[in-house]
Amino acid sequence: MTDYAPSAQLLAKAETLTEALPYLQRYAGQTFVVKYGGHAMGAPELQRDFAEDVVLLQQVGINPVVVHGGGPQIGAMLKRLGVDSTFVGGLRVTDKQTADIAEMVLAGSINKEIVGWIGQAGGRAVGVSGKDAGLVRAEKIAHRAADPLQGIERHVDLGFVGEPVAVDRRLIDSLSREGIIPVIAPVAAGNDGHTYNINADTMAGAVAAALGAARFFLLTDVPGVLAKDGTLMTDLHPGDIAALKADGTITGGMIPKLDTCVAAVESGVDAAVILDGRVPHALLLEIFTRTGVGTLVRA
Ligand SMILES: Nc1ncnc2c1ncn2[C@@H]1O[C@H](COP(=O)(O)OP(=O)(O)O)[C@@H](O)[C@H]1O
Ligand SMILES: CC(=O)N[C@@H](CCC(=O)OP(=O)(O)O)C(=O)O
Repeated sequence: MTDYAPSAQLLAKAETLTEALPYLQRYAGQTFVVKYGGHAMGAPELQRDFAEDVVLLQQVGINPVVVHGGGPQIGAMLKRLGVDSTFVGGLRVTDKQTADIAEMVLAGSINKEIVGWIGQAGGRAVGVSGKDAGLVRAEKIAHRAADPLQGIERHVDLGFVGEPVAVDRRLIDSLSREGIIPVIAPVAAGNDGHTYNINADTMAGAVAAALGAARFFLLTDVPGVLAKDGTLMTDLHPGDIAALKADGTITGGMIPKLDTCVAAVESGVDAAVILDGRVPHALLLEIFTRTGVGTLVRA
């Protein structure tokens, strides 16, 4: 008779499964919204890992909903076409030509790429933008920014930059019921018939709030929110954010990102997590291990 000696690999796997079990039971049947940022869409291996994670979430009974960005990819296309692009407060100033190009890159190219990766990973995904089945209705954003010359806040016209004002969740519910993973591009129409370019964090936050998501993950290109000494801030409360803005700890794109997290948790999302999309399987590590890997924002 041979002794049964489980391999170290098998033991490690069993430990992982034991660790994951309570989470699997807790999250079954819940909705997780994953915002996949343009900077997080790295090497093909990372794209494959991301798609595998999303498919695995669905296989264990969670309803994953992907909302993607594509800022760097829009920038590259505008450059190729010789169109200048500027940002105000982290938002791209969007004239009609830029709106057309943004829609082409977001809803045409990136959206279908992600749908393809999920298919390769064994899942079924449908790619839509906010326009499909009236999923998201946008309104032109009223943006205020400091006028450096006069030191006062002024209204700035960003063109066709929108914010979501209504989300009709029926399309998402139908897809999730059928075992199809919705992949949403941050473009939507307004009542005025115009196409609006929407910041992907904002779009994802509005979708997470409308779906009453249990978790809202934002995959980006930093480990999470970093303190001034560079250490990772693992837990934040909405009440912490104003001070972090005031003392300059958070700047640039992290400001709208955290504002979105706060808005989402204040609208009923249990928790929002900012994660490093450059880490292989960042989503699974965050969801199914005790420590987590990013910054958790919870009310
Ligand atoms: N305290 C901070 N911790 C981490 N990142 C920060 C912080 N303050 C500003 N940032 C910036 O925020 C960026 C993430 O926001 P953004 O570029 O909009 O990401 P994405 O394109 O993934 O939505 C980081 O790359 C970093 O440059
Ligand atoms: C209005 C506005 O700024 N829209 C963004 C939409 C894409 C986006 O937000 O992509 P990331 O998440 O990769 O940054 C843009 O044009 O870049």
